[in-house]
Amino acid sequence: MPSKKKRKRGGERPVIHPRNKYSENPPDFGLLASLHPSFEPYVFYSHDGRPKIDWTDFHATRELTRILLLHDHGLDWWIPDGQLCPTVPNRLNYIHWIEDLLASDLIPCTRADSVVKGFDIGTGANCIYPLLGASLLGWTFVGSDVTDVAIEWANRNVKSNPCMSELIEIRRVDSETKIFDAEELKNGPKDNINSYIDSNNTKSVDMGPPPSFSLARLSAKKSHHGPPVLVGVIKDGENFDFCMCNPPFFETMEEAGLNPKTSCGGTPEEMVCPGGEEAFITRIIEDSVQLKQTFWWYTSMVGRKSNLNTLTSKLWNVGVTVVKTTEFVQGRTSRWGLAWSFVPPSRKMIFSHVTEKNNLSFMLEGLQRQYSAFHVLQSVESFICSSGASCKLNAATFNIDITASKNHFDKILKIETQNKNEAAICKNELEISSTLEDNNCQPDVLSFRISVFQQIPGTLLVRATLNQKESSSPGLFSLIFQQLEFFLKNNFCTERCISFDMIICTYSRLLSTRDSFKSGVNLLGLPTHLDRCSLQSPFCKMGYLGKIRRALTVDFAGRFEKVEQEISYAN
Ligand SMILES: C[S@@+](CC[C@H](N)C(=O)[O-])C[C@H]1O[C@@H](n2cnc3c(N)ncnc32)[C@H](O)[C@@H]1O
Repeated sequence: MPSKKKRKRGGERPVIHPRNKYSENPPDFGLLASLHPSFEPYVFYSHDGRPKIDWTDFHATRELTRILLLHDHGLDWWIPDGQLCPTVPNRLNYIHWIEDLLASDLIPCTRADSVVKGFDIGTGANCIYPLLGASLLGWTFVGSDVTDVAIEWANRNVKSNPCMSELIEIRRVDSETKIFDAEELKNGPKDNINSYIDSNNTKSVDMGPPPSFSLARLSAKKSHHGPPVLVGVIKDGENFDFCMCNPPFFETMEEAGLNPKTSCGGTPEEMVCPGGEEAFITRIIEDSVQLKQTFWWYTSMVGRKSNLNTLTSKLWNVGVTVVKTTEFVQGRTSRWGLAWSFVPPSRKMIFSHVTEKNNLSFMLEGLQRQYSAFHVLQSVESFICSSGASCKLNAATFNIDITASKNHFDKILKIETQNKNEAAICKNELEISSTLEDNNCQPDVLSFRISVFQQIPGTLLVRATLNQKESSSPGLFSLIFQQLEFFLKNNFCTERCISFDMIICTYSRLLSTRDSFKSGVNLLGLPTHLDRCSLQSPFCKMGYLGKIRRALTVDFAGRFEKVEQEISYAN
C-alpha cells in the first residue's frame, strides 16, 4: 500500500494525496479480515505481528480491492480472473488530482453546469475511475473501452450499484479500424513505418526525406494504430470537464511483466499497445488539438518520466495554453499525471512542467573511472561561470555558491530570440521566459548552492538549493538545473546515459550557441530543430542519422554508438 515515504536521497518523496482517505489510515488488513471472512484466507501475520497479504497472488489483490470498495465506498464490484486489478488508494490519487485541477484558477471556470462530467478513456473491466469519481464526488462519467470483456464487466459493475447507473455510461469504442491483433501486440504494427497520413488524411508513402522538417508535417504523421480514442467517440454537442486515462503503458507483454513483486493481472489488450504509452497519449494529444475546448482539461497518467518530458514538449508545440504535471505515489514505483488545456489561462503563471521546487537533485550514474566528484564540481563551475555569473567553489565541502542575474540566466539557458520558432526543445523555456518578462516578475538575482556528493563509486548526487528569500522564480532555477543535468551527463557518463533528450538538448544548444555548428547544419541540410519524434522517425533511417552523427561528433565524441543503440532500441 502506498505510504508516506521519504526518498533516501534527492529530497522529499511526494506523499499520497492529502485528501486520499488512506493518506492517514492505510487499510488495516487484520480489521478487514475480521469483518469480511472472504478476505481472511489471504491475510497472514509477519513475525512482528503485522497483518499482510501476498501481493504476488492475483486472488489476494482482487479480494482486497473488492473489500476496500465495499467497505470504504459502498460499492459492489468484481472482475474476471486475469483482468487488470486496480489498487484503490493509487487510483484515488488521480481522482483527487483532477479534483484539484477543477478547483484551481489556472483556467477560468466557464462551465454552466454544476455537475462535473468526466470521460474515462479505457475504463477497463474494473471501471474503477468512474466508480470512485461518482461514489466519492458525485461526478458523472462516460467510460469508454474497446474490448468485449471490458464493456461487459464495466456495465456489470455499474449495474450492481444501482445509484451509479444514473451517473455512469459505458461506451463501446466502435471502429472500422481493426484492433491490434496478437502478433501486432507482440511485435508492433505491421504497417510500413514509412507510411504517413498527410494533412488531407490521404495515405501516402514517403520515399525520401521531406522538403522541410516542419512540425506540422511531423504531427500529421500517423502516430497511432488502432481504434479511435476521443475523436469519433465523443458525440456531437457533448462537452466534458475533463478526460482521464490510464493508458496501456507497454509495447510488449514482456515489458509489462517486469514487476515480480506484485500481481495485478492485466491482459495484453489492457497493458500493451503499439508504441506504448507515448503513442497512446500522443493520440489523445492529437485528438485534443481537434476537440480543443470540448474538454476543459485533458489528462493522462504517464508511466515513464522520460515520456513525460517528451509529451510535454509535444503539448507546447501544438499550442496548448497550460500544462500541469504531478507525481503520484504508487507504492515503490512512481507514476506521473499530465494535464493540459486549450482554455486561455486566467492568471499569471509559471508553466508548470517546470518543477516549482527550491531543492532539486539528480543522480550522475555510470561515471567514467577517470572522473571524481571534484571534476564534476569544476565542470559545474565552468558551466555556470561561462555566463559570467559569480561562482564560489569550496573544495572542502564540495559546494559552489552561485549568484546569477537575468542576463546570466539567458546565457545559461542559451535562449536567443531568433531561435524562438525553431528550437522546439527550448520552446517551453522560451514561453516561460517570455511569460516571466511579460509579467514583469523576473527576479533580478538568483542565488543558489550546488553540492556534489559521492553516493557509491561511480555514482554522484548533484543537488541544488535555491536561496528562497532572494527569488520569486523557482521555475527558472529548475530550468537551469535541467540544462546542467544534460551537460554533466553528456560529459561524464557512460552506458545508455546519452538519451534522446540529451541529443535534442545538445543539438539545440549547439545551434543557438555555435555559429559553426549552425553553418554545418545548414550545409548538411539538417533540420534547424530536432525533437524526439524526429529522432525516432523514419527520417533518421533515411539518411539524417548519419549526418546528425557527424554534426554531433564533437560533443558526443566516440560515444555516438550508444546513441545509435538507443535509437535502434527505441525503433
Ligand atoms: C491500463 S488499462 C486501464 C483500465 C482502468 N482504467 C484502470 O485504470 O485500471 C487500459 C484500457 O484501455 C483500453 N483501451 C485500449 N485502447 C482503447 C481505445 N482506443 N479507446 C478506449 N479504450 C481503449 C483497454 O482495453 C484497457 O481496458
